[in-house]
Amino acid sequence: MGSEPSGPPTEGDDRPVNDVHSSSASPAAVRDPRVLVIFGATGDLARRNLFPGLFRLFRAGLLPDDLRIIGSGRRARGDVQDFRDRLGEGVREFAGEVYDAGRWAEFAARVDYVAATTEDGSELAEALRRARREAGERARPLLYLSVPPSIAEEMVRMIGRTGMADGASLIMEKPFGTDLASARALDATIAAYVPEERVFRIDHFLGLEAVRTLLALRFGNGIFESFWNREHVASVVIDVPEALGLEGRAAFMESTGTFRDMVSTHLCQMLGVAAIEPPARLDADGLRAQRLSLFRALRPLDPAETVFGQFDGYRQEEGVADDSTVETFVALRAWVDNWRWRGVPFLLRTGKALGSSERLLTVRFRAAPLALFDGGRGAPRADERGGDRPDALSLELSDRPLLRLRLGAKRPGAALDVAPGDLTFRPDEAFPDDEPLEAYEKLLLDALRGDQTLFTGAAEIERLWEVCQPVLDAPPEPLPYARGSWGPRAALDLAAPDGWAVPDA
Ligand SMILES: NC(=O)C1=CN([C@@H]2O[C@H](COP(=O)(O)OP(=O)(O)OC[C@H]3O[C@@H](n4cnc5c(N)ncnc54)[C@H](OP(=O)(O)O)[C@@H]3O)[C@@H](O)[C@H]2O)C=CC1
Ligand SMILES: O=C1O[C@H](COP(=O)(O)O)[C@@H](O)[C@H](O)[C@H]1O
Repeated sequence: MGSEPSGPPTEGDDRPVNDVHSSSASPAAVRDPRVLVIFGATGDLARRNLFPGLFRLFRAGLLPDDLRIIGSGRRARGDVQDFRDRLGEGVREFAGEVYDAGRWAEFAARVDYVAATTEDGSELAEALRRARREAGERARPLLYLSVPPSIAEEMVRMIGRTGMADGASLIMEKPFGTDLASARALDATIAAYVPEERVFRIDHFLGLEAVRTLLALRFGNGIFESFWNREHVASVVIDVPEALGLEGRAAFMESTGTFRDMVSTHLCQMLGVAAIEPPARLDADGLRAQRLSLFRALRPLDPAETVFGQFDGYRQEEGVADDSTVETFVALRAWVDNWRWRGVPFLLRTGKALGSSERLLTVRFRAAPLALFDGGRGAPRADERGGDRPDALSLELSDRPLLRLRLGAKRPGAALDVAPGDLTFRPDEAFPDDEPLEAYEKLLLDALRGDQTLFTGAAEIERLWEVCQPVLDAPPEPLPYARGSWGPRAALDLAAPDGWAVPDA
């Protein structure tokens, strides 16, 4: 996937550096030198995902030999060795399977730490200039903004002001702004310093192995497209309950809420992958154009078809306002007004402190016109246990996805009884010699390679905010729900008659 400019970049060549050269390690390995600056390097995401992802790439021989990494947070943090040690603990915890003290020390030697704030980035800018001089002409910087959305635009201005953006590529973490107006302002500020072809808006769900599995399923086979439409599909369910609560992120939740954090980003992007038209080519231009076209057909969300919830005890959490109306749960029905999908509900659900952590994309097909088998289709279900309906194709949205086609199957024996039965496929079991990449690992590698295929463009983001704006303007009152439940009753009703996909029966 992805288009790769041919030939090495030359001096003055302004396109993104294509760093992909064949190597003994892997054809995907990045070989040209780079300087990677991570803003927010002392934060949760950097500890749990970014440094573990970079270390996995390093262990797999997929990073340039002379890659330098400068981590940055707003405060000075002791000496650089303290910073490396803290990162090492995170890597041990979150990438334990590849951790090795010797290799970590080798990797950590490339990592530096320099503080910077939105007001003052001079020391960091100097460190970057030095690193670029030492690394040579080709060492174009890649700047990763892993900071709260509230300061993202100011940070981009600082990067522009100090010259750090010169010749750089920029990775931006989600959410991209907090509504349409702020997203437009952010995009305009970015455009002043970094051309769009060097901007990588990251939504890590798009980096999941499952996304490429779905693309392969839909566009690598002849059979699926023939029934991937309103004639045959009854509904599409994107169900992403999370068992975890706030995990120390109260400030983030209070300022962002689950609708902006998860729905306007990850869940809408998953809807996009499930529903897009086949592109002419599987490259960045082809896929991004199709996603934009799909989002243009996505009907603005209706607050009357949206349920907000807040888990019991949320207001007692440290850092949460006593009278907070922030939603920790969202369920909604969305509609795509185009020829393929008109009239098919897309059911989206996510929330914190729910019964389990799962991520399931389920396509439910229309029932056979005549129910010949008693136990086969069974009665339509309006309760929370929706997962065992036959005629459903489901995909775990993970890096080791399970693909399952649930059928009405004949039970062995004399009687002609039918019960739900599964045809399953696990790519990592079918291809045991191949190692899937973790989502951030894949996206970091692609950004280093200059491949925007799995990153979202400004126009897509702005259209998604347009779609979300009615709910932002008139948010539903959050309904209480018990921890460990499946959300408020109203959300269960929203998915009637077939229910949500999780929990599975
Ligand atoms: N955590 C997660 O699971 C995920 C997070 N994301 C996204 O990643 C981004 C970062 O999230 P997360 O790591 O959780 O956030 P954290 O609050 O844990 O970390 C924020 C980071 O930003 C730095 N920072 C905050 N304010 C400033 C400032 N004014 N100037 C300079 N640096 C500043 C902090 O530095 P210091 O430590 O010095 O205060 C810290 O390094 C967000 O956009 C979030 O949406 C995306 C996917 C998952
Ligand atoms: O972006 C986010 O994603 C996580 C869920 O993704 P995971 O890969 O970390 O499981 C979510 O918990 C978090 O609130 C959100 O900011």
